[in-house]
Amino acid sequence: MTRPLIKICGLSTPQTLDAALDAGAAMIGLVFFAKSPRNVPLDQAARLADRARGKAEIAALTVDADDGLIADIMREVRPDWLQLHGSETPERCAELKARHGVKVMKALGVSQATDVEKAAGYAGVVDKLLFDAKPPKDAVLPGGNGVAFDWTLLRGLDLGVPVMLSGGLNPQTVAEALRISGVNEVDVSSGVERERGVKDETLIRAFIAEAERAGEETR
Ligand SMILES: O=C(O)c1ccccc1NCC(=O)[C@H](O)[C@H](O)COP(=O)(O)O
Repeated sequence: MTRPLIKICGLSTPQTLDAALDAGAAMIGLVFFAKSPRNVPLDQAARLADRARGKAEIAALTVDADDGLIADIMREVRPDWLQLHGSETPERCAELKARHGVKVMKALGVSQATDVEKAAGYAGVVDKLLFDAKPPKDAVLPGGNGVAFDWTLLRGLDLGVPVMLSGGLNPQTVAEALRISGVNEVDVSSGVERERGVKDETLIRAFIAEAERAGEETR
């Protein structure tokens, strides 16, 4: 396996952002969803994005956001990616991609094989698919819940678009997740936090080290 692509999501401070960048994260995620403890105001996100620019790709994460919020994010933050983590249709993804000239990553919730099959409708439209666990019934958030799904469901997947594995990963499980799923891109939020919404530099570094160790083992 080549060196895995690693995304650290839900960053909100310069210190934890720097830890992710220094450790080799290829992508960082900034959350624009008011109900999330990781939500960042536009001005703070703009500063974080400028700090990351040129060192890692920047993903702006929204959930069924309206045109106004997305326009504000594109103007102030200038992300490389829009991560659409709500019920956005392939048509909405295509519309935002065309309007803003930005790469689009669609997040899809997975609990069973039929959920993965639904990805086919997005494959020819978006630039990446992020498979995350479906949120628990009582969840407030559509993602960032620290819940994992059956990684074997992604094995052998060939959609013609890059696939990122997400959902409940942590430093102890990420190597196994890469091996079992056969996917070479991973994303994490809760698993590198010492409390909900508070990223931990040591956990970030450990997650990246463990993911990279898996990549070395399977070369
Ligand atoms: O992280 C959030 O707070 C969040 C809120 C609303 C929608 C999506 C959210 N996160 C999306 C991500 O890309 C997370 O990294 C992904 O869901 C994995 O989260 P976790 O299981 O906590 O590692």
